[in-house]
Amino acid sequence: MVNSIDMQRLSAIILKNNQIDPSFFSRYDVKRGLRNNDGTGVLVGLTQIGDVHGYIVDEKEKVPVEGRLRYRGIDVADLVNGFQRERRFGYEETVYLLLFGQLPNEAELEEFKTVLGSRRLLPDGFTEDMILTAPSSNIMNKLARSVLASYSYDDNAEDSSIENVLRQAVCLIARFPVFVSYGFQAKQHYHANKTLFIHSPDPKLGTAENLLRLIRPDAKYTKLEAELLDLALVLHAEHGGGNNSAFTIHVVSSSDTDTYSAVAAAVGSLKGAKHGGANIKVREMIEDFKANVGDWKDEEEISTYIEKIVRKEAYDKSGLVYGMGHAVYTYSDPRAVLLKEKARILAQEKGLLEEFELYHMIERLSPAVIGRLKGVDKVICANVDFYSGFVYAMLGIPQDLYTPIFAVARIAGWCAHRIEEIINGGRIMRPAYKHIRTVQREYLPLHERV
Ligand SMILES: CC(=O)SCCNC(=O)CCNC(=O)[C@H](O)C(C)(C)COP(=O)(O)OP(=O)(O)OC[C@H]1O[C@@H](n2cnc3c(N)ncnc32)[C@H](O)[C@@H]1OP(=O)(O)O
Ligand SMILES: O=C([O-])CC(=O)C(=O)O
Repeated sequence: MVNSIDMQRLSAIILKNNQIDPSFFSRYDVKRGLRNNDGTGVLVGLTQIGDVHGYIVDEKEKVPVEGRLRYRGIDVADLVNGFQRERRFGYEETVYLLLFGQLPNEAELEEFKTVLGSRRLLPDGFTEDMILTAPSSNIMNKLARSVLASYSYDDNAEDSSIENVLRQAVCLIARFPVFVSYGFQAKQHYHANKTLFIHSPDPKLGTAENLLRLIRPDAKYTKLEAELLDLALVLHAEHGGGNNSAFTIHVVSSSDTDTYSAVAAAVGSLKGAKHGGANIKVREMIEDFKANVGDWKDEEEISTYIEKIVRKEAYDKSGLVYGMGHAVYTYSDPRAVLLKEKARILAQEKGLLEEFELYHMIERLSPAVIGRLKGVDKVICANVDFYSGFVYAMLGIPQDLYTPIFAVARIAGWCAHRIEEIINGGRIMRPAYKHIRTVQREYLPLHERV
């Protein structure tokens, strides 16, 4: 074991021995972040699941357009309008569409909901042995552990046949809200001294209603709350093969590993602050604005504070305005547009319009500040993480659960991508890293080293 003083010295050695001259990346034409020079993604796969459209390429020029998202060919806005018009929840139908590639008819949907309902209950002893022991301060880490632990409770864990992977997928999709809620309750109890509530999932209820039921001490919620959460789940369910967590699923699945290992890796990816973890960061950032900006209506004061964030002088000093920017979308992220509208309506009802206007102002002013200070001419818009936390906060959902809720939704897309990789991949993903050390060294016997 190294003590803390050794750690400092050893860290300095690590930093010295791991520097790569930044100019080498362009010299060797490295596609950093798997991105082409114009910011578009390097083409590494084909998919039929999610279609993320944020620009067109005209005469080799990237041209910004309004964002559009399709699940299996269906525009997400049409999907949402469809089930909301029929006054139904939509998440289970969305899962069916993503997994099977077609919309279910009435009987198929009922059957699928029944199957999901019947799989939600955790195996005997799982809650006590795998969730309540070693509670985690971060629910995403607890979720990844629950996913990995599920391997031990599966008699056929290693079988990668489509039938078996589908069985595992349905089980994970059904259990994610339970893993997340119980992980949250464990944290509340063991880290915050709150009373422990372990409600059982109700097999007759869908994902959104069960989630609300399991996280609330009294297990109560309103229809409107469940509808809004259901909408958020539908909007977060899938985002193409290139997003960091879906790509993780593809990479890890390509080595022919088991479902639990692949899904746990995706959970770890989604947790990151530049991916799904941004929804918590946005909420914290807005609190930071509220604490440091005197007049929420003063454009100049807000712009100056955004500048401080981008200059790494304020908030978490990462230089990022969380919830802004996207690898694909340019003028708009269609999910952010829908969530913003819901946020506005809720804020009006709850007397929080002033806070909504603060969000709106940051959304409006950030792109110019980022463009000016970072010297980028990319069109930047609010992404799905910008307004989602505000919506959850107005539904009384604790901040700890924002990214886990994203995972409860995105498990559907991950499973669809794992299945797609198994059917069509067939080759282990193995890109190249050029070795750039030119000087060879002799191995020195231990006693000759200084
Ligand atoms: C569900 C999701 O994953 S949605 C994304 C959630 N993440 C966030 O909201 C975090 C904030 N946003 C970001 O970090 C980025 O916009 C990402 C990660 C979403 C996309 O990243 P990229 O596609 O690599 O961004 P892009 O290449 O266009 O960035 C160009 C420059 O603008 C900067 N930039 C992009 N977005 C932001 C931002 N929100 N705040 C500050 N600077 C930004 C980049 O840091 C980069 O500058 P650099 O070259 O000096 O490092
Ligand atoms: O597509 C991406 O890069 C990020 C993502 O998952 C999303 O926006 O939902």
